[in-house]
Parts: sequence; structure tokens; C-alpha cells
Amino acid sequence: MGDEDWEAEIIKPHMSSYVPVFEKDRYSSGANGDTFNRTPASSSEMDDGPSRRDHFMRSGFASGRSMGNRDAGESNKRENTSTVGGFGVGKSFGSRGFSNNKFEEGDSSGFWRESNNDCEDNQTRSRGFSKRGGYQDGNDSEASGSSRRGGRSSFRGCHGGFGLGSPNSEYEQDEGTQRTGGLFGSRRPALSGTGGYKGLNEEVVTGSRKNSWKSDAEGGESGDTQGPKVTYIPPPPPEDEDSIFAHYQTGINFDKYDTILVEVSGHDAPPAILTFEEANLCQTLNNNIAKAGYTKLTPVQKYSIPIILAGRDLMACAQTGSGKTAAFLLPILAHLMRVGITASRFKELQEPECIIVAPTRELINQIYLEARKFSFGTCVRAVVIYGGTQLGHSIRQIVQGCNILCATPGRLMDIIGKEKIGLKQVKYLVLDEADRMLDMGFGPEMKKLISCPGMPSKEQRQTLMFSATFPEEIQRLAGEFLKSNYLFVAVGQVGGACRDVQQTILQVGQYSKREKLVEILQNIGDERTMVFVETKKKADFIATFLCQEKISTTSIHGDREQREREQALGDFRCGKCPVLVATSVAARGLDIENVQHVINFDLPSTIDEYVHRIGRTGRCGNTGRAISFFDPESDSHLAQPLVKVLSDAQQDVPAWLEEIAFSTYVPGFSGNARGNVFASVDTRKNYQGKSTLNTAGFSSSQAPSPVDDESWD
Ligand SMILES: Nc1ncnc2c1ncn2[C@@H]1O[C@H](COP(=O)(O)OP(=O)(O)OP(=O)(O)O)[C@@H](O)[C@H]1O
Repeated sequence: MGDEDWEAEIIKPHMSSYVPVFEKDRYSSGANGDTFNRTPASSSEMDDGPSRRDHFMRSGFASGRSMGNRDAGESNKRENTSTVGGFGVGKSFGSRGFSNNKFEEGDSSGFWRESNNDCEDNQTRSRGFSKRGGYQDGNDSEASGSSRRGGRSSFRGCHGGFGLGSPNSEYEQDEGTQRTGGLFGSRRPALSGTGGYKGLNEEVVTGSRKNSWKSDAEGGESGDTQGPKVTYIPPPPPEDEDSIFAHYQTGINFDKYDTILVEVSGHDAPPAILTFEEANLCQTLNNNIAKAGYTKLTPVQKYSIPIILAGRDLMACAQTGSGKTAAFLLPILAHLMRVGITASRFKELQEPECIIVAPTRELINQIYLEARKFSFGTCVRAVVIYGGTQLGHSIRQIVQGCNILCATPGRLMDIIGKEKIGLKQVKYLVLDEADRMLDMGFGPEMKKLISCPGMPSKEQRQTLMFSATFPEEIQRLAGEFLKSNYLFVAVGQVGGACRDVQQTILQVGQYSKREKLVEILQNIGDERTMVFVETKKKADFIATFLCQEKISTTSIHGDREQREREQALGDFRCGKCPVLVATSVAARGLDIENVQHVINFDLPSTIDEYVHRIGRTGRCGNTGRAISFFDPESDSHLAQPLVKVLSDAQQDVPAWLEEIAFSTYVPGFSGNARGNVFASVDTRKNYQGKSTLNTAGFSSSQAPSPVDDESWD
């Protein structure tokens, strides 16, 4: 939503359908136990400063540590309008310091402006917020003392809530080049590495430090140069066997995976295997597979396992929730068991044989848990390290022995920079969500990783890339990482949505979204639902709004501290909070049992992100539902690709959407609205040995017309 839209939202008179928060002194969100302490702003407090259209709501809390007056000069240039009953969200919500004005006129829309990205976060903050609550008049951009300690009605979230940040003045003073948690008073460091994610609206570094691979260290993960030390030590996962092997059931459509067409391109691909037995894995591994409840291979596993066992590089694209993690973990573990690794805890310098990277902390943790599960009872030791946690803790994990290192890029580069691991023994480099790992956000870090001293060249190591989406331009970039004879496996359509997800697109204008959301969630009842929004602030806003509507909700996004993120995910996983409002930080990879619904409150800006988001439901043969609010004002660029994704996944395409699609010119979109039945894309040109098979291993009569006319090299 653009700035204008938010302003329109703010001043729109009919948006008072929910109770303005200032009418409630205290609100408990219910199941998640979030308690929101709110104190109505007194008129005298409101008189403290000038009214500001952008930032203030009458109820007196806005997202962020505070509403102070930093850079008030700039703020003062803006039109003066505040809103009533509004609330932002964040670590603490100062309720003082609001001027009179529009909220006297009865606008209770409850919105405040939201920036669309982190750069805007900085901008917005520089327009008039300071440290800890309490808007203050004036133009002292370096306000200090009491002016920074406003926030009389601090909004303190417990888990699932949005609070408990502590101020850090250094960060706030350096907003020209750094990003912090935007307006949310995150005490996390200012640089990108802190969130471990660089999606469209997450963890984007501005200024000269953009894409710095040292971000974790510089940003304070290690506490080297700036900011507070990150002290969070994640609780160790349960050690008992039942917890390690806990899993959910495959769904009714699991067997239908066999009918999906698979294309393997590249030379001399080894044949697919049809059963686990054919993989010839060691007994312990087979036991672990059985304990994990796996009895049958998924298509991506049938093809990838023999390819990896044969020592080939691989780029594999398969639909969300179809078992890509095991597709790379099992053959890697099998190899490590076969070559007989030394128990690594006895080594002085840890030199992992395998490095796995993924774009988010929660995802890498999940991959680690899978690695731990499959390596149970073996001498292979998996370790996970990620940002937002104490660096010393990461190091301690590593020195205890590390064969498989699961890491987010920032923390990985930090550890490498500190010479806590050696890279010489790396045999496997795995990029999960590879398209994300190679895009503008992480690509530079990945390039640095492969050129780190000691890292075996691509000829010497095996590089494996997995994702549900693989844009052609990213495939081209991947060439730098892969041997030229890598194999490309496409299960179904590259970038296609999982067919087990029933997709519904509703035309909903921005002003009706919240009402519609509540209506849907009330119908859904307690079924687990992920609600995706486009920005971090909005995630908190919507979560708070839903809590007000007595819907137990928590939120996850890059401005929340790691402890909070994990708590939120935990509360969602266990059903304590059946609704999780998330930004795209949770769009990829997360495998959460029983997520029955995904709601795109805001559609993402790319169709690939849409595919990943809706893939949080309908996993492993289970069915799920995705409902997306399509606002023609802001989403029409997605109409064409949406029509294609819907029709490829054999979903109903609303006539109105087709109409918009055909009337909208989307530069660069080459998709046929009806799509090909099967159009796997390996961007290399003139490859030979391409075979088209269904997963039972038979040639398909529906041979594709592969879109391979793009030149690769
Ligand atoms: N062969 C199998 N039999 C039963 N369950 C399986 C099998 N393979 C994977 N699973 C389970 O299916 C779920 C989804 O697997 P996974 O998370 O690896 O999917 P993915 O393809 O990586 O999805 P995404 O694209 O969203 O990252 C997990 O719970 C996993 O344990």
C-alpha cells in the first residue's frame, strides 16, 4: 500500500468498525496471553506537540519504540492530521505527546501510515519519532533525556506481543546509513544480518553497507563494533526420540505425486529410484527414515537422491511441501556414512563436510532439525547457527563437533570471518530456496562464500540447489556456483503452485480487507491460518487488530527479536495462537503441521512469492486453502501471472481476474495465460539427454515443449 493509500485509509470516515484501543485500558489477546497495557492519552499530553498527519493516532501508540520528535523539522513540514483510535505496534507505545487535531473530528480509522520498506522505515522514523515513546515537539533531532523516555502507556507484548524492546541510542542516531527495526523499538542491531532475511520488505540494508557479508558482525551479532551484544540463546530442542521423530501424516493426495511429470535435463543423468531400498542407504539411515514415517519416496526424492549419490551437481525445482529437504539430506548423510567421517568433536578446527544455507533463521533451524533426525544414532553431527542469537553460543555449538553446518548467510560469514571453521573439507554446498539465496539480497554473500579462502572450487565440491521456483535469470546466475554438467530436475512446472492448495482470489479493496479478514477467520474457527501482509508494521497492526477482535493471533517478521519470533512460531505450531500474521519472512520453507489456510491479506509483489506463501498449506499430500485479497488498485500487475498459476494448477480463474489480466500490460511477462500443461524450464541451451518422465519412471506422452531457447552460455 502506498503512502497515499494509507493517508486515504487514515482519513476515511467509515473505518471505525472496531473499538478504538484507547477505550480499553487493558486488553488481553486471549490464548497467547498477550497483554496490552494501554493508557489513554490525556489532553495535556496531546497538547505537547504539533499534530502530525503521518504518525500519530489519538490512542497514543504507534509502532516503534517511541513517538518522539527526532528530525521533527522534517516532520513539521508535513500536514497535520492525526487519527483517533489508531494504534501502531512495536516495542513500546508512547501515548503522550499528541496534539489536538483531526482526531477531535472523529476519525477513528485506526491506521497510521506505513512505509513500504525498510528504507521508508528509516525515512518515516526520521520524520518524527524518537527513542522511547512520547512524541515531543520541537526540532531537536537528537532529543535526549526525558524526551526520549515518553511512552507512558508502553505497549508491552509478551510472547506473541509486540514489546519489550530496549532502546539503543546509537542505532537511532545513525539512521542515515543503518536500518534498525524501523519504528519498532527493536533492540536488535542496525544492520542487515540481524534478521537473517532479505526479502522484499525485510532486512534490507541501506547505504554503504548494503549486502555486506560482515553484516552480522558489524551489526552487533558479535558485538564487535556497534550496538548491544545479542545475548539470546535459543532453547535446545528436545532430545527425546519421540520429539526428534515427531512428524505429521502424509495426506490423501500423497500418492498423486506419482502422476506429476518430471523432467531431467543435462547429460548422463542416473536413473531415478523408485524405493528407499534402491538407494542402498545404511541401516541406521533406513531406521531413521522409517521412524520419520517415510515409506515412499516423493518425486523430487526419486530423482535427486541418485543424482546426488552419483556425485553430480543439481538444481532441483519441485512444488512446495514435496520433500526437497530429505531429497538432499539423505544422500549427503549416506555419503558421509559411507566414507566414514571422523567423530568431529575431536578435531581442533572444525571443518564441516557439508554447509547448508537458507534465507531465514526459522527455516535453517527446521532444516537442522531434519538433519538431526536423519543422522540420529550416527557419528554425523549437525549444527545450526543463525543471526539474532548469541555468537558465542554459535561458536560453542560448532566446537563440539560439526559435520553438517546449517547456517543463515550472515552468521555463516561471521563465523568464517572469525576463523571458527575451516572450509577445506566442504564436499557439499547446499542452497535451499536457492533462487532467494542467489537474488540481489543474498547473491553477493553467496559469491563471497564460494570465494572464501579454503572453500573448494566448484569442481572440487558438490553444489546442490533446491527451490519451488527458479526464475530464469537466477538460473543463469547459478552457473557460477555449479559445474557445467549439472543436472536440472523439474518436478511439474517450474514455479507452479501446489495443486493440493485450493486457491481463491477475492477482489477486495483496501478499505474492506480487515472486515473481510475477520469474517473469514470467524468462519474458519480454530483452524490454523497464516495471514500474509506486505510490511512488518502492518503485520503487527493486523495482529493487534485481530487480537482486539478476540482472535488469538501472533505475528512474525524481521523486526521482532529472535526470541519473539521463535515464541510466535511456537505458539502457532502448538495451536495456542491459531492465527499467525506474517511478512514474507515466513513465506518460504516453513513446514508447520496442520496449516489449513493461508490468507494473502496483501498479495506479494511477485508471483513466485505467492507460490511460496500459499505453499505453507497443502503439504505432503494434505489439502489446504489459500484465499487472496486482490486489490485492483495495487495488484493488477499480478493479474496475468496469477491467471497462469491458477490455470496451471487447475483452479478456477475468476472472470474479473481474467479481464484485468487481459487488459493489463505487464512488461516482461511472457506467460501464456492458460499456460502449458508442462513447461519445465532449464535455461541452458542445446542440452542433450533430456528425458521426460512421470515419477514412476515412464516416458510421458505429454512431452513438453521445453522453454530452452534462452541461451545459457
Ligand atoms: N517421502 C516422504 N514421506 C513422508 N513424508 C515426507 C516425505 N518426504 C518429506 N516428507 C515430509 O513432508 C513435509 C514437507 O517436506 P519439506 O519441508 O522437505 O518440503 P519442501 O519441498 O522443502 O517444501 P518448501 O518448498 O515449502 O520448502 C515434511 O514434513 C517432511 O517431513
